[in-house]
Amino acid sequence: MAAIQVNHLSKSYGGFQAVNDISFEVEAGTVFALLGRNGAGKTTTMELLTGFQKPDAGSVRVLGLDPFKDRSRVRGNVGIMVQEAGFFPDLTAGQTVGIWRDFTPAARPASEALELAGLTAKAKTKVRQLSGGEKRRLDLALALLGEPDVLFLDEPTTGMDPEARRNIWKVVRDLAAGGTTVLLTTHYLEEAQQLATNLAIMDRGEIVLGGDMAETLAARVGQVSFELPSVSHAGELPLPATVRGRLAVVKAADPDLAAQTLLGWASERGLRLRGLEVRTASLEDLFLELARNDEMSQTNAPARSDHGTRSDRPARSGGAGA
Ligand SMILES: Nc1ncnc2c1ncn2[C@@H]1O[C@H](COP(=O)(O)OP(=O)(O)OP(=O)(O)O)[C@@H](O)[C@H]1O
Repeated sequence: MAAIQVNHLSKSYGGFQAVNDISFEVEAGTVFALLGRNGAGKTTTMELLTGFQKPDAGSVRVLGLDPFKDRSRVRGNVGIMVQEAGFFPDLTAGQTVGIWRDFTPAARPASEALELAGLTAKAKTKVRQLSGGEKRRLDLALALLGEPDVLFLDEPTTGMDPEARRNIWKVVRDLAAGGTTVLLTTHYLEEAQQLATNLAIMDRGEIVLGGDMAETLAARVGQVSFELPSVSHAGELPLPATVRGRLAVVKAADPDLAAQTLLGWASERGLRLRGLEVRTASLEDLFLELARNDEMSQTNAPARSDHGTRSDRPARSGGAGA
């Protein structure tokens, strides 16, 4: 069953089309990544999904309800972690969660929310003294308070060190395994690849690529690179390669198999393939590819018109029950 359904959704700001006719679904208990460059429309989409904004056209359903019209019913079942947290700087992390808890129906114990977000050791630290990454974790603790069925995470690990990021990934995986539906935006492609089973890449308000993560990546080629042995030339290789200087690159749908073929060829000739690197396709490759295609298509395109200010961006609200 789809926990989130988005149908031909559009939103513009003073004539500027921030979200343009997008559609996608998120199955219950899965993690979905919304990706794209700065200004692609991810946050606006998130705001439409969480009922902070009203669509101009199209529809959104979260757990079968309209998040704008049925705001209070939807809010009881969702957790939201937005980009710009507004905390009281003189409260401790523990007090912040405690206060938020009072406004959250059926909330889990504050200590549990702090523990899940990896903030137990900072419970007595004032918000103003928390690092950027710790503030993100506090925001996550608030979003998790109401034991939400659906969790919206807008760039959840920005500012976190690699270890903290991995800890958050574990929290997200465990939640999804327990049936929570998670929609996240991120600029860390590895994060999306690690967590999400489905993705949508947005550009200029539109979804330019979407679907199953594994299938999307499987459709891309990987590559094998190595130093061409000095006694050889590209024409002798068993697979087509491009050679720059002495660096040979072989593109292949199955780069492991290509590497085996190349190593077999080299060993038959008593050669070594120095600097051999095998790379399967990654989201990063996909992004670079989309950006390159975009640059090419933009070369002759007319300039983009300017648009309104961001002044009507709604102020922060927080976790479940906000
Ligand atoms: N309230 C607003 N008023 C006018 N323009 C806005 C408003 N909110 C967003 N925009 C514009 O809409 C576009 C999409 O913004 P949005 O914040 O949704 O992008 P994003 O993909 O989340 O970007 P980022 O990765 O930088 O957070 C941007 O060009 C932005 O300047």
